Amino acid sequence: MEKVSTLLEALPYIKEFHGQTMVIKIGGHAMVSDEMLEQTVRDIMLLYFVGIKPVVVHGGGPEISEKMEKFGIKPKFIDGLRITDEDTIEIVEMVLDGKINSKIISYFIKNGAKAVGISGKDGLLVIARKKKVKKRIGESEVEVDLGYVGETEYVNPRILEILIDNGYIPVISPVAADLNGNIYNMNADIVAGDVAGALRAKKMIMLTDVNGIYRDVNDESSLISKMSAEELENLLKAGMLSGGMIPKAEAALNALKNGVEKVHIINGSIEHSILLELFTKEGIGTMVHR
Ligand SMILES: Nc1ncnc2c1ncn2[C@@H]1O[C@H](COP(=O)(O)OP(=O)(O)O)[C@@H](O)[C@H]1O
Ligand SMILES: CC(=O)N[C@@H](CCC(=O)OP(=O)(O)O)C(=O)O
Repeated sequence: MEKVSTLLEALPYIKEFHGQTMVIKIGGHAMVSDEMLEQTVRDIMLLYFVGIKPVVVHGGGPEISEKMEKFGIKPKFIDGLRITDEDTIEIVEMVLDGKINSKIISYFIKNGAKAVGISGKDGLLVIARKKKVKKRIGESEVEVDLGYVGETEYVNPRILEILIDNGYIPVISPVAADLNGNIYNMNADIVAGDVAGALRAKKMIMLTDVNGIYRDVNDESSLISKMSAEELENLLKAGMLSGGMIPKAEAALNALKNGVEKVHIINGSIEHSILLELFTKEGIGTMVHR
């Protein structure tokens, strides 16, 4: 009976979300096992079959780090962004485009969906430029060179619209290029936020390894279930977010500014987390609204 009532609870949401585009970002830390990743793919297919239009963006940071270490390169990050030299960009492409994107597509195929794997480069989806970062050291600000790390100059969602309108689920790897063909490593959260904004998606859902945004990162009971973009901006400015949560917050704010209605940050290692967040009254993670 409990199961039936859960199903009935989902009905009004299914009706509300019908026909809506949703961008789902699967973080590297949310890919705890191949089984969990396949489960997530199946949940996304369920969204598709009830009339939602999912667009997937994936990360893969932990796997890039693992490969770098195998090649004797020590991973280094500044504010959640990986310093990417010439050898590293090769590894990034190999892992993101070559391995993870391909693995996600194979799970979609195995479960009967039409999915197309592309990267930010394809169809000029994301035009990138080299990211310039300033770091405060004592009293002065210095520019740090992150190497082949890009930021979005422009998103052209046409290729995605063509795929979506023809019933395909696009799966995007966060590797982009500039108009000279230089390749850049992009943070997957930022790509997801910019793509969601360009598509005017209704929602962006970010799967990570924590239950959402905590007021105190060391205290799980301080999870913030619901907040406004303004509150998130204040948390960011107050230095309450660190590491990988910084690009997530920036991506959420960009998406909301560009017309996305809600951003959800949820724990991808909880079974059926997407369904629990979307189709139950309370949800399970953090929802940020405009
Ligand atoms: N206030 C906060 N609330 C929740 N997580 C936070 C916060 N500040 C920093 N974090 C960190 O952000 C991490 C999530 O980002 P990241 O590791 O990049 O995930 P992903 O690989 O899924 O993109 C968490 O594991 C946590 O350590
Ligand atoms: C510039 C930059 O940092 N790029 C990321 C790209 C992958 C990513 O974002 O993966 P997650 O979503 O798992 O963190 C990186 O090299 O790790």
